[in-house]
Formats: sequence, structure tokens, C-alpha cells
Amino acid sequence: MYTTCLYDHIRWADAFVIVYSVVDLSSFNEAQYLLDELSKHKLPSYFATLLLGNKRDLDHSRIVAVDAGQELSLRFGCQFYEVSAAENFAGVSLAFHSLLRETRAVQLLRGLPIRRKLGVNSVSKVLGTIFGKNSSKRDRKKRPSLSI
Ligand SMILES: Nc1nc2c(ncn2[C@@H]2O[C@H](COP(=O)(O)OP(=O)(O)OP(=O)(O)O)[C@@H](O)[C@H]2O)c(=O)[nH]1
Repeated sequence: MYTTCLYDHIRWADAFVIVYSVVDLSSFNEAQYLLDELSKHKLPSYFATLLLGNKRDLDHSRIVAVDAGQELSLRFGCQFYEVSAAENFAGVSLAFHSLLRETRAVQLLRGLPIRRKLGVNSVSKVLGTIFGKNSSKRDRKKRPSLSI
């Protein structure tokens, strides 16, 4: 049942959020498994994925290092943040907004005629959408940090 639902979701979704707990190695292993399944079933289509390491407030019991999360995200080319849902909703919200921006940019690109897809204007437009070209100067200078 779980597997059938999972693959149904994988088929129709454009964006994915995979959450593990930094104090639970099995949840991190499950996150790796899910990223792997996404790649197997979605590629070569582009899809936006957000990997979230939750419970960063429990640093004293941490089992999954920040580097491990970062390496995993690099391996699968997805966004990565560590957050604490218990302590700071703003961080979770920022991460989701970042995923939504990427998803919208991908949809924009999909809607363009094939000839224009590789145009410089299109690329800069998409990058602008992802990295908030229309945001204020102050926001633009900031690079997203891993822990929010
Ligand atoms: N310290 C801490 N606890 C958290 C955080 N996020 C969730 N929790 C706690 O973790 C427990 C599980 O949270 P749920 O919201 O039920 O998450 P879930 O994914 O449904 O977890 P499971 O029920 O274990 O599958 C709850 O006791 C939450 O209060 C966090 O960022 N920090």
C-alpha cells in the first residue's frame, strides 16, 4: 500500500520534500533510499527536491553530521537545509519558499517553446526566479545558509 502510494505520488508530483531527523540515522538512510527512488523514476525529467535535516536544536544528540546531509544533497543535486521545526518556523518556511521558487522556474521553462529554452534570456530569467532577482538589494547579497 505504502509503496503503491509512493510511486503514484512520484509519478505526478513536480516537487518533493524529504525530511530526516539529525538524531535518527534510520531516517537519514530512508532519505537516501527515497532520493534514489526519485532519481530512478523521474530522471531524465527535471524535478525539484528539498532535503531537510530536522531537529537541529538537538545538537547534543546529533548522529547525522551536517556534512553528511550536504554530501547527500550534492550527490542528488537537490536543495538542502537543516532546520528545527520545534524552534523556528521561519527556517522551515524559507526552505519551502525556496523549493516553490525552483518549482515555478521549472514550470516556466517547460512552458517555453523548445527553440527558446536554451536562450540566454530564458536562462537568466529562470535563474532570476530561483535566486530572487526581484528581491531587495539587501536580500540579494545574502547567500542561503544551510542552517535556517
Ligand atoms: N526537538 C525537536 N523535536 C521535534 C522537532 N520536530 C518535531 N519534533 C518532535 O518529534 C516528534 C515527532 O513529530 P511528528 O510531527 O509526529 O513527526 P512525524 O514525522 O509524524 O514523526 P513520527 O511520528 O515519528 O513518524 C514529536 O514529538 C515532535 O514534537 C524539532 O525540530 N525539534
